[in-house]
Amino acid sequence: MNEQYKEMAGRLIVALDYPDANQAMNLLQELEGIPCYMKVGMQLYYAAGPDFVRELKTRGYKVFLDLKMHDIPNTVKGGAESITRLGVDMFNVHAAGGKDMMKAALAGVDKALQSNSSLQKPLVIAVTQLTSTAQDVLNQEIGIPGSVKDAVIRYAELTKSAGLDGVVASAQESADIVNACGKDFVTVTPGIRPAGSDQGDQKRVLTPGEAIRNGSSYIVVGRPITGAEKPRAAAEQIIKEMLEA
Ligand SMILES: O=C(O)c1cc(=O)[nH]c(=O)n1[C@@H]1O[C@H](COP(=O)(O)O)[C@@H](O)[C@H]1O
Repeated sequence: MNEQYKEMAGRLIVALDYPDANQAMNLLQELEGIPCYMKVGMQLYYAAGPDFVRELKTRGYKVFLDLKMHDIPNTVKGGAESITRLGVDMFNVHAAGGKDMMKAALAGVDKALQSNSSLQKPLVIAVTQLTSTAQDVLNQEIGIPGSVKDAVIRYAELTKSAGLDGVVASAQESADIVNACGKDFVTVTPGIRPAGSDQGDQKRVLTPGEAIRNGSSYIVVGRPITGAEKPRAAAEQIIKEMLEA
């Protein structure tokens, strides 16, 4: 396995959206040896909890815990402290919670790190506009005027000013986020659909290659891998496309 492959595979975050640990373990087995990041979201976390996250870390995976915290600052601080104690590599909050809430997440991380020096500092990122949100929904249902891109950039700038490491957005916005916030600001981009695959509930989608060319730091892929007849082949094809981008 060459370094370039390793580096690119590490930028693929596989969403383990399963109802129980057994099914998630089956996929891990299937993808054994591919050095990708693993994402535990609400479905799996609410079913399998912190034990499953610890198991992933014991097996040496990089873990993104995607619980999208959005609450009062004090509660988010406590949540961030508990999450940091799990030893994850990345977790997220909603930028819509505002600057004080995002700063509280960082304070929670610091509190955990101070209590245990063997813990690592996770990347803390904020969700901007969900990739399932289309322009008309943003304007007419949610009532936020302007383009999705403008809303995403505003959230990204707010996130940066709060001191977080980056944002979750669509890869359609990656280049503008890098322009506005700099290349060290992390862009984590779900809504990835290889050419010809089912879009499902995602609205702002791009292919893996387009996402990498737009400057995404990481791409998040769930169903195009988990729902594939041959998940390993699907993951390898995505990494190949990323490498060729
Ligand atoms: O924070 C996320 O990971 C996230 C944010 C977002 O705006 N859109 C989004 O799809 N996600 C997550 O990314 C994954 C995408 O999965 P697929 O649509 O199956 O590829 C899911 O686990 C979502 O929860």
